[in-house]
Amino acid sequence: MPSTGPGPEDAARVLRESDCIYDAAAVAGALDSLAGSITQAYGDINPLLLVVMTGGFVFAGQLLTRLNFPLQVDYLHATRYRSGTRGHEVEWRVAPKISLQDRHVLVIDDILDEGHTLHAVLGSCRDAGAASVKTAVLVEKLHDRKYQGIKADFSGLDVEDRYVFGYGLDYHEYLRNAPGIYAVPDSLLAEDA
Ligand SMILES: O=P(O)(O)OC[C@H]1O[C@H](OP(=O)(O)OP(=O)(O)O)[C@H](O)[C@@H]1O
Ligand SMILES: Nc1nc2[nH]cnc2c(=O)[nH]1
Repeated sequence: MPSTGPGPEDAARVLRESDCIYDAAAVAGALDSLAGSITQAYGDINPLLLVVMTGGFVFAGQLLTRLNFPLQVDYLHATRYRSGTRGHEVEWRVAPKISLQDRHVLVIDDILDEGHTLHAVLGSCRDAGAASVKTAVLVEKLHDRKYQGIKADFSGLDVEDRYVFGYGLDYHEYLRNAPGIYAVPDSLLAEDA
């Protein structure tokens, strides 16, 4: 029988043993600040916000209620980590339904790590005829492995080079609902290998 990976007890242990890097108040402060910058840039140009599922949905939901101007929202599903903690090639699952032609597109994702996912999404938005494409991420991971030096246009919180979860970010599909950004100890990640 194929392995089903970590279960709910493992997720509960990971939550107990992980370090809370940003609590809910810190994340709310970052969301307020991001919303201000995004409003300045997009308040008058009727943007299309494209949420990268699955991880982007909590960030998008909490950001959207802070944006008080006309905008449309669609989503796409691309995954590189599947259900695990190690990256593979980007796999496309669902494309946006609203036309991107001549639209100002803001791609919303939970994290910029090595950047392969956002790079692939940006390329496909440009190919689809977007007038402009920018990116907003809740979390940016600090290291020197960024694909082609990619940077986010709007970024909320920096994290060190550790596997993180919470606010949409998963640990084996669990813990997306954790109300903070948490880093998994390397000793627990080693058990994933
Ligand atoms: O910068 P990268 O190294 O490409 O990693 C970032 C991507 O990884 C995560 O997605 P994942 O593939 O885990 O799918 P998920 O959103 O369903 O969790 C996250 O949501 C980003 O989209
Ligand atoms: N949950 C989660 N997904 C990621 N995708 C790329 N990096 C990460 C990370 O640190 N945590």
